[in-house]
Amino acid sequence: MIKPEAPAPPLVSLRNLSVELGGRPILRNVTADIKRGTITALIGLNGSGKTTLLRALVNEYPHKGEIKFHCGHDHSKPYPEAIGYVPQRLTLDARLPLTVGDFLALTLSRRPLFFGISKRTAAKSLEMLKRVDVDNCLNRPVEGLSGGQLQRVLLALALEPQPELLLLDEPAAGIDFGGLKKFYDLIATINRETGVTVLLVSHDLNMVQAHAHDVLCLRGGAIQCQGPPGEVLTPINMSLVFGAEMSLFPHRFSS
Ligand SMILES: Nc1ncnc2c1ncn2[C@@H]1O[C@H](COP(=O)(O)OP(=O)(O)OP(=O)(O)O)[C@@H](O)[C@H]1O
Repeated sequence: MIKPEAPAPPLVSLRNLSVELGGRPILRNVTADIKRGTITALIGLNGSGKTTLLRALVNEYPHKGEIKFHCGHDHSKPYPEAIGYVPQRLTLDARLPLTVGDFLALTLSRRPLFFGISKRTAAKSLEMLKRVDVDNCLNRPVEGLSGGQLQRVLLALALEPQPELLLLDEPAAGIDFGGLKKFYDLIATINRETGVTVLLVSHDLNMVQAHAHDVLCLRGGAIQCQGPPGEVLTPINMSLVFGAEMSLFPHRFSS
């Protein structure tokens, strides 16, 4: 008899997680497990609390309830080092003549740029960019990058050092369909090759269906439903989450 596969243990468990901002409840008693080594998609309407959940995980927002990491990682530190985070938006001053190489070097070497970039740092930056397929952008101004290229540069940064948990907040917003599929394929490859656990916010339900192992649906700051995409992304659930009739293409992209 074939034994059913044991479910992956949680890397992070959330128990009755609540967050208030400006005196308003934003997350309400969120209880969920983010399974180790999987891709979990966080979906919901604008304003349902997705970004707030990611920010609570990186200690940017005070919370009630429990966020427990099962990887020996100390979540009480101001910025948890086991987490890589790609935010929804990055606003850079267009007057700063910063190249991608400078941008990575500033983060990697933690010393003023006027000391110059060491050969070691330059080599490391190039290696990081190759991993996400934008090494041709090393000497380009950050401000001149396309949305897709910038997201890959931010992903390269989030993967250094190798995190236990990768948080991606709408990583493909503003990327065209071809770029979108490539980006999700890249995330799937990184997840498979490194075993990093991924929690990503997405509005693209077809990509979620194709690539996520689990889905968490937020509505009004509370979990509406959760589980594998095949069970969760049903027309009934989606109308409860989004308040509109939705239909999905029943396909899985190869990655
Ligand atoms: N710093 C803040 N102070 C007060 N309210 C906030 C703050 N940040 C977010 N909010 C509110 O919290 C709610 C949830 O915001 P959040 O950004 O988490 O939603 P979201 O699901 O990520 O939305 P979107 O899909 O538009 O990115 C919104 O009503 C927002 O206005």
